[in-house]
Amino acid sequence: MHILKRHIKTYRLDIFFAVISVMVMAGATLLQPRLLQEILKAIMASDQDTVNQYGIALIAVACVGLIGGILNTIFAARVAQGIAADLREEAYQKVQSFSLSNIEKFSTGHLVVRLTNDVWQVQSLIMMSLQSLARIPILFIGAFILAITTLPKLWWVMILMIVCIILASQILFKRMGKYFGRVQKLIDRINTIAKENLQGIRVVKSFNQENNQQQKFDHDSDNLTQLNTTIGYLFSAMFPGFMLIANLAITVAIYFVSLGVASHPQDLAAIPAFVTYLMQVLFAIMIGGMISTFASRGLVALRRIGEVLQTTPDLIDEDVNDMTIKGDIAFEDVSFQYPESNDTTLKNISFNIKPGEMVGIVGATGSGKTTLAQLIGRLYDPTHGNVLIDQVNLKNISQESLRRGISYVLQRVILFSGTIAENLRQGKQDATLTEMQNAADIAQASEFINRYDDQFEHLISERSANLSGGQKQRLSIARGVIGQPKILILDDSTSALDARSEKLVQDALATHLKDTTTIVIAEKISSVRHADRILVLDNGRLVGNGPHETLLKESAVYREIFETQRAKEI
Ligand SMILES: Nc1ncnc2c1ncn2[C@@H]1O[C@H](COP(=O)(O)OP(=O)(O)OP(=O)(O)O)[C@@H](O)[C@H]1O
Repeated sequence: MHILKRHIKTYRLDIFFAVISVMVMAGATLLQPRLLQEILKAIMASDQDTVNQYGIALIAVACVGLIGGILNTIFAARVAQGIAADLREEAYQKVQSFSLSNIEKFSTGHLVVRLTNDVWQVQSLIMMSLQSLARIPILFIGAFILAITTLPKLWWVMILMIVCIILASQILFKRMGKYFGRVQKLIDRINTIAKENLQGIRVVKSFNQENNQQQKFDHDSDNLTQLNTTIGYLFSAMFPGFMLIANLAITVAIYFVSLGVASHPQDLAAIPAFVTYLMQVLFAIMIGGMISTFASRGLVALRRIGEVLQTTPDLIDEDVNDMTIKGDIAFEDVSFQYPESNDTTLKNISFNIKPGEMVGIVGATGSGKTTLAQLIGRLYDPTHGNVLIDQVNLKNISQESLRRGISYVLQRVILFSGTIAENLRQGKQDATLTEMQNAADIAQASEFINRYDDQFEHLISERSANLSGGQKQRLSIARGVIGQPKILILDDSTSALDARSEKLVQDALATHLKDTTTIVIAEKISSVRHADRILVLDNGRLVGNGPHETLLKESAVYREIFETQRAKEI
């Protein structure tokens, strides 16, 4: 709850007006039956002047109530939407500062739910609270007291009705709370299935998985329908049930009034007011029960957003320097273990790379190549040992300097929906057309970009579905080189390119980025055999470090990989 404190302060004036206006509205609601009672009394006494006076007062009070209601909705919506927007932006900003391990702890899917659905739940909770929290107790206590003062003899009818309704609503709302929890889980599951299926539609179709996936979806969807139907039944039974209790109470009240009507004829005029107060008490209990059911969901959502906001980013800039990176890289006895893993992924790795060198990294799948590259970009900090750039520990270099000097072309290409130019400018914000053309030339992307009428303004669709694997990789490389980084990491970035294009990219890199330290992670030795040096990883250990010919002679692991790949080619 304390994450709301600061926001409550910001919107305190709006909250104040929302509460005041709802109190005015509740007051008007309570006053109306009393005025009606006075009108009926005056009618019975044939006092037309009093009827007119109270009639005007009744209309005035109803208008005040209406204005109170409108103002309350306006102020409540301002507060709820304002706080929701602030929370969303604050949480998004926090997520931006997260390291990869922070994000992995939450999982991307769950973070998205927290930024969207959970924020919406909190918004509803705030709206509901401002509309009802002050109104319910005023209405309940006020209507109760006024009902008893209207017909004091029948206080016990009121008490009996309240006890019955509270007992019934306790049972009902508790049950509904459980059902709502299950509905939420099912909705989450259905969303996940739908999302995975749509994103992986090619896999689903190519493996003929439509029926299986449909069955999974139908199963959860049927369960959801069943639950919603049960909730519907409960709701449909709830209102008539409560009305039955209220009507029984009204019948009993009328019966007892009729018994004494000869001696107290004015009690007849009190009946409509008593009945209205009785219904207001019923309304207050029902709304109170509903709010508590929904509030528990909103509070869970608030706690989940709080977890995001209170997480301290793993990688923080403390005692750091801004520097212009030259491209010297050193690993000093580096070991690394992923936060959620029991295995040590990198073990006691040490090496040096000089500025401008081109170094390949090879090793079996899962040997730690990507992990090693990620430590260079400080996506993670080593668990042991140091990573240095230009002889400075990475921890003492500002992340801004690192991002400026290092470009990392990921193994799994991620492009954003938008134009080709917009995607390239992620590598250099103010890139000119000439710079884009040069980058596209290096990445061998010009040929297909030039085929589009709108060239760099051509739109890339969601999940870059309108591009081939090779085209995506080429654009990703172009984005990586456009800022002329001092360190360029290519993580299996040419796997979808044919051998000729791969060679052309490598030649272009050697010509245009000759001062850049280039690290090429590759499955195939042929992709790195011309590198100045090759690092060989085996199960997280560095087992070879040298040029191709030397490694062939000195590294058994390298030789084995080379022989296996050559055998496959033959
Ligand atoms: N985020 C993670 N959390 C836990 N373990 C991970 C994570 N990422 C990778 N690993 C594990 O670390 C090991 C090394 O993975 P890495 O991706 O560095 O290997 P790689 O040599 O690049 O493999 P490939 O050639 O298949 O891309 C693997 O066993 C992998 O399962």
